[in-house]
Amino acid sequence: MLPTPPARPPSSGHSSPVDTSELSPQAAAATVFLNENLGPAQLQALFALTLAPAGTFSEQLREYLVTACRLLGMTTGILGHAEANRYEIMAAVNPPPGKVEGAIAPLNETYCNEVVEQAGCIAYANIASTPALEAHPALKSMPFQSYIAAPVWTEGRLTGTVCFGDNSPRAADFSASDRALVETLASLLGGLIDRENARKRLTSELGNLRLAYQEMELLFSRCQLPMAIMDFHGHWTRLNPALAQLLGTERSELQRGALEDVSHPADMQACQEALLAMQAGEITHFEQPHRYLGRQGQIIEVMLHLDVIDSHSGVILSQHQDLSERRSHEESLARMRHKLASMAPPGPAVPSVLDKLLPTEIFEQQLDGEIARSARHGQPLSILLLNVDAFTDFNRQYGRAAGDRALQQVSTILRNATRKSDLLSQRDDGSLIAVLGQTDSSGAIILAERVRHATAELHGLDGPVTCSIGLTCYHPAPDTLTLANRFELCERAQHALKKAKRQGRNRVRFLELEPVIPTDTFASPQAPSGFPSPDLP
Ligand SMILES: Nc1nc2c(ncn2[C@@H]2O[C@H](COP(=O)(O)OP(=O)(O)OP(=O)(O)O)[C@@H](O)[C@H]2O)c(=O)[nH]1
Repeated sequence: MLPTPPARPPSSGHSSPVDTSELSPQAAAATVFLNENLGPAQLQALFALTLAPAGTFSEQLREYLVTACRLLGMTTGILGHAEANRYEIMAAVNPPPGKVEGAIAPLNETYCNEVVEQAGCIAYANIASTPALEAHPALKSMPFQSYIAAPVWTEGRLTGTVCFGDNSPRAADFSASDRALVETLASLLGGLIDRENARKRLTSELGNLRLAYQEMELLFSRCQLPMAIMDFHGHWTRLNPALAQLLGTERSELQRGALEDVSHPADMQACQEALLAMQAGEITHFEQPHRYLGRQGQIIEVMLHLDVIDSHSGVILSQHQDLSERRSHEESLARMRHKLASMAPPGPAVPSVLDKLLPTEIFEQQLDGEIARSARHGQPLSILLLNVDAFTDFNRQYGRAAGDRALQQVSTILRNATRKSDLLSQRDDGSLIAVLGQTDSSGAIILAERVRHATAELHGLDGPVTCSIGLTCYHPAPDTLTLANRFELCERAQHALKKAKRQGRNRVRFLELEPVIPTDTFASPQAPSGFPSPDLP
């Protein structure tokens, strides 16, 4: 049983061992020449080999062997790889018959076995007169009469040998300089093999990387899920065709732009905050329901997911789950549910969507909180007031239960169009009121128009239904320290609603908020509470 090749000892046999731990790789490599037994001719020849490496790896190995054969005055040079009891020839110059590159032999039948066992240089000037070798199995397979060899270390382990042989015995013993030459050559060959192995690993890793990149590229471009790569500023660097298709725009056009260019302004604030937090390393993932504006100004609702891929260079993957289909399914499901409910015999009361709206008192309190929050963050806030057109007539014609069903459907549309965090309530006169946080006038108008359209398209009710919507928006001025008054805001929305009614119903009207009232009058006991009743023509 052969010993496992040992790890490199602290000194590799040099007469002047040098601590290379503090040296640059180049300087550390040069220490192989610091063997005081090397003569000038040997140094010059070895140094020349390392200065001008030419040809393939195998050609370089042979060049090393040829040079050493010449310097030692020997015929044969062999570099072998030793692993367990397996010895394989890696390179050979003038080898004996059968000992060519690639030939394999049991290690314990070669003289190299002694080199591996001793982990050092061995030299026999006259094999025939060396009693220790009388029974050596290599005597049969190798015609050598003289032999010198040294271990080759790669990546810190003894993994082979370099040996030189000749069919004649030497006139004198191998000198210290001969041994130094073979040891230094073994060190140089070890370095050469290490570099070649590193090159092969690098080539293979580069190949794997290229393959992974191609696979990723294919997945990205063929994936049905709309995706984009962006930086911390929301600038798109790459988009896949699915996203371009979702937005109805050319990929090349989008690639020059940013998330902000096609997003609903009301949804950008949270995105920008998330991107800043990602850049600061505070978060790695963000998601929100997000509205894109299509080429024709249509709203495209998605669930936006942002994930940091590379925080160092700022690479973010954005994925988009189209919600339009889900929304339309939800709406048709609600329609079917109501149709079924109207067909079913009367049963115990089922909690309606309206039941989920906030009671007036809580709504008012929360609206105050929303106004204060909006002022604190300098973000806009919109109020939406919706009234079903000619609802008295509808109730009269189809009955109050039919009116309830209609109101419920309209309420569902409004709930689905708003964010979960938006406040919704019903007023005494049946109008629905919503507080749209972080939403400016343009965002509120788009949303209101969508609700109005969806209401006019409701099916399965007892009669046709339309609605009118009044809007107003509070844009806090950060430098004035003033808050909007809840009463003022609702009254403004009420005026806008009246305008919509006056102008023929089934429309959306917006009125700017009058200049805001200073904070100290906000909680004034004179301020009317609740909401004014609609004073419609
Ligand atoms: N079915 C039903 N009717 C309601 C509810 N709340 C209020 N109403 C009725 O809705 C009607 C509201 O009337 P207005 O807002 O003045 O509407 P209108 O005058 O009929 O019509 P326009 O002014 O043209 O919109 C009243 O008849 C209320 O009784 C409710 O929860 N369900």
